[in-house]
Amino acid sequence: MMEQETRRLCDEYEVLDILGRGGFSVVRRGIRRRSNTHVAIKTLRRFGGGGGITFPMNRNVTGEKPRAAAASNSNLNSIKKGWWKQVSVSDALLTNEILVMRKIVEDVSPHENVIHLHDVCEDASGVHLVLELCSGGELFDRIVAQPQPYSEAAAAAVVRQIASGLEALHRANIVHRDLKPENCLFRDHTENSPLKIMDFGLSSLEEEFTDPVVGLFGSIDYVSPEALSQATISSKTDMWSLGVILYILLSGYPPFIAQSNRQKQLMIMAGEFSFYEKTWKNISSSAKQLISCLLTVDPHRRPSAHEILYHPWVIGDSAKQEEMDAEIVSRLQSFNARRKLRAAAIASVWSCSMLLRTKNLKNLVGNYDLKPEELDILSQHFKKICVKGDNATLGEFEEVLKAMKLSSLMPLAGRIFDLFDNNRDGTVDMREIICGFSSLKNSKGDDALRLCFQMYDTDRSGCISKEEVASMLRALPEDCLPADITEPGKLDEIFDRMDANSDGKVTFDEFKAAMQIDSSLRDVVLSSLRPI
Ligand SMILES: Nc1ncnc2c1ncn2[C@@H]1O[C@H](COP(=O)(O)OP(=O)(O)OP(=O)(O)O)[C@@H](O)[C@H]1O
Ligand SMILES: [Ca+2]
Ligand SMILES: [Ca+2]
Ligand SMILES: [Ca+2]
Repeated sequence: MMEQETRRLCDEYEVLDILGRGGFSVVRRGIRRRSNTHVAIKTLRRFGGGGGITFPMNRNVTGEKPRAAAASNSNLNSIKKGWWKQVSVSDALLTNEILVMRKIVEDVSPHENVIHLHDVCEDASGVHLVLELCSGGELFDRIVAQPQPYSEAAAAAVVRQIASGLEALHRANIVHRDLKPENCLFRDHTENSPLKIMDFGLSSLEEEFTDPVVGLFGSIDYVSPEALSQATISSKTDMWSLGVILYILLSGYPPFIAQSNRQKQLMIMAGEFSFYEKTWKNISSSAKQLISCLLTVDPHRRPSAHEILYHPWVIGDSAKQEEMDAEIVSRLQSFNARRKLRAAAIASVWSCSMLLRTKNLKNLVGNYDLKPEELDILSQHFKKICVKGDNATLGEFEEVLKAMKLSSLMPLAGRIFDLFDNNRDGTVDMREIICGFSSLKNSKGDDALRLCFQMYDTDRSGCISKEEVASMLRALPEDCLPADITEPGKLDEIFDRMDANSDGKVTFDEFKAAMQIDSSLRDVVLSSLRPI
């Protein structure tokens, strides 16, 4: 019986190159053989033992017939009931994403601004979500790369699209809960391409509030006060995140900036932000008024997606058409580059985006080959450090290094620490430390170089492309870089020196060889590991 239902992904889809990686997934380009349609295939990996849940293949979930998935409803319900208890955290997340995507197919699709699910397949390597392909890049990437001038009107068009997607999701009782710029992709490269909300891994179906995973993931920049204080999550939670995105869109920096994560949390919970005169003086008051509404601590007083679709700034009436200060775009550019650098570091060691508080460290590092003793040590340090706050200082980080018998890396501790201290607040999230470890653990002798290489190789293709070098260099603090780096041709020169066989790609061997013979190159490249 299962035989009949189990289709192999490869039978129906040609699986091509990697489009991106997330904490729990690999996303590849694919072509559906029968129709020659291009798709994105998001493979969610199963961790360890799992709870033995299998997903019945839904042969009919196709883009053409959005309601076809309804047939599997009874099955969804049986999965829902008590599934949380039976499965590991990661399996639960995986189940969740599929449940939410199916609900989207049933109740939301097709919608211009919400990603569409075509199909689901499962095999030994995990569950494959066959998604609408979005090849137009992430929200901020496009804005900073755009040759045409950037204006409030352009930002308003972005907000309109996100709000429109949210409105449809919220109507279907779906709360995204992880809304951030990297989860908004343009469908294609055309000028009028729609922007799509994607990545429903943390989303919830609003009627169910039992909520095991709250706010433990990624950056807290976009997380609402109610999520931080573990109060009730509602559709208004997404509206807060939209407020944060809008603030960044118009200033190039996030509304809540603090010396530590803890402090940032407090600021968010108090709704403590301001419009610094210098940056905001030229921004229309209507935009500021909208941001203030969205960043209201009391969710009941926050506007809904439906409401803001009628806001004069959002519809474009009061959004200025003139080009914004160049400074805003350049700040957005470096904000974006930093975020990517950090994401690359995290993705390069694959998944630690989870859980400080679930105690299930084994699940978290299950795939990293850490010995039981090592896990023990880590977990002790976790407890110690996490008691007083979420982040570790350099001193604590060094202690952990020692405890992990990685003392040989002590001279590098500062650099490694710095690498993970993305917001330069002198502390590092423990998740990031784990990422750092596994990366170091897996790379023996060439630690620093390998780490560097991985950081450049953002798509994990095993090779570095020129764009990857460029985006990495852009992410570095200016004073780490040679003065002539911005000169025309300099980047090509650096790249060509590494690409020994001139095939346009740099492999790790080429990378290493280049570093060994060329010390000035080593300086540039290793600057990514150098504390400022
Ligand atoms: N439909 C798509 N079309 C094109 N690229 C995609 C698509 N879906 C995902 N990607 C790429 O893959 C990356 C990872 O996808 P996604 O964010 O869904 O994964 P994730 O494992 O849930 O990640 P996260 O760690 O953010 O939770 C994205 O940042 C994006 O670059
Ligand atoms: Ca994502
Ligand atoms: Ca996700
Ligand atoms: Ca090469």
